Amino acid sequence: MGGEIMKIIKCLFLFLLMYLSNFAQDNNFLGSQTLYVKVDENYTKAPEGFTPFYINHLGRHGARYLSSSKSIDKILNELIEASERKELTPLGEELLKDVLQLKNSEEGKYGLLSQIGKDMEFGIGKRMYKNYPQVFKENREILAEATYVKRTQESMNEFLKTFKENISEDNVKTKINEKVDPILRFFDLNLEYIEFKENGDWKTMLNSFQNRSKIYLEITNRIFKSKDMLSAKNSLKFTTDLYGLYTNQYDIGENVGLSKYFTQEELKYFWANKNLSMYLEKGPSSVGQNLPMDISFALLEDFLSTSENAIKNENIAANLRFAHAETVIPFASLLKIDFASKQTNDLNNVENIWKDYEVSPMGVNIQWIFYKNEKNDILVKMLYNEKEINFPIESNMKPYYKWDDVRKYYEKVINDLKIKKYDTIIDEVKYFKAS
Ligand SMILES: O=P(O)(O)O[C@H]1[C@H](OP(=O)(O)O)[C@@H](OP(=O)(O)O)[C@H](O)[C@@H](O)[C@H]1OP(=O)(O)O
Repeated sequence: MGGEIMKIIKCLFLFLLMYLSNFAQDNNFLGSQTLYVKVDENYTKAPEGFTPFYINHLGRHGARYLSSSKSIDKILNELIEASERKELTPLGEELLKDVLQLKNSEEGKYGLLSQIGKDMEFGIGKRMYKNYPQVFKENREILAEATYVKRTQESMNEFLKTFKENISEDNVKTKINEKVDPILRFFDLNLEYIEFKENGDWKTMLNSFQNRSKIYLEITNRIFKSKDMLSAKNSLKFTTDLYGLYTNQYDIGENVGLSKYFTQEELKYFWANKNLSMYLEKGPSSVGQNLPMDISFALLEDFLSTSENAIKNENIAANLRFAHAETVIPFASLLKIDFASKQTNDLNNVENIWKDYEVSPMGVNIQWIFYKNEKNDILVKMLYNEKEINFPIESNMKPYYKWDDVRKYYEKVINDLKIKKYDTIIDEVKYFKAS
């Protein structure tokens, strides 16, 4: 008899476990809020006789707090109003408490790096210094720049700490760019893109994709007593914003337990929406819609000119740039990096060819490492999040490429854009129209 009861208890326990596991495990489907994964890379040995001498880099800032209080305040207003009207279920009342706890952690730090983000940036910089001592020897110059947004300046400072401890500070030159920044913030300078971001057809495509399911209503039905508390449109907005709060917990190291309000299936729905939104608005976008990536042309020109300058001027060790997801995502697409540049009109296929957590986690970075031999032959390899990747051209010594081949490929990419010339690079970016 006792054995029978034990068997029933075991079955019930397993059933409960299976039911609960349907609810999200922590830190799944975090999209562009995904934390940077520390790299233990066995790098491919450089061809005989070649040593590293220069690094050209672009990085997104490290993990941050919410970029603004907009979404958390909107959620709190809905929940407080419903609570006052006794319209919240017990789960809804619990959610109100959890969101208030999260707001308490976020308050006063919107848009800034978290300690996790600072440690992230410090680690990337430390590994760069450790992996390439030949580059950073003697008193060679490091030229670093950040955007006018504080979190990129914080990232630059954390990244450079190791360098400042080991080489003369006089050789670490930093600058903070103006708000008008054609190289690192082209997305809020180009007039055609500003219009596209606000009113582009990508919004209609995103809306149709979001309407593939009404799964978000299941969440609001668990939180609000009456089904007409929020309209369907507001339910989607409310739950999408709640998903944003869920993802940010891990960037600030403050897990207030928001995963319990989502099932795995619901999380996947919101992640796929945000992934498509980033793809269409900031990434490779739909077939023939090249504007989001093309407006990063000045950054590519800067990569080419600073590389050429460092080859001629032997005193430059590195050019380092600290910016945003909206800087890295289009640039990776313009570089025709395999997993970051494929275009498709099949909205359901986007998540198979482009993943925001691969292309742009917090701290994402692109590094061109330059090597030369005694005959001054120049090779270059590309690292993406410190992992070796291929350039979109052929080489018989991958992941090493002849610099001349890489330079010529990207010079053609720029020429094919048929950029209208103006007196300044600011106007070239501002008035650029995709062909
Ligand atoms: O809606 P959020 O706050 O997530 O969007 C942010 C951008 O974050 P992302 O969604 O790209 O992860 C933020 O980019 P970041 O690299 O600086 O974190 C951007 O600066 C901020 O303006 C928001 O972008 P949006 O497109 O203007 O909503």
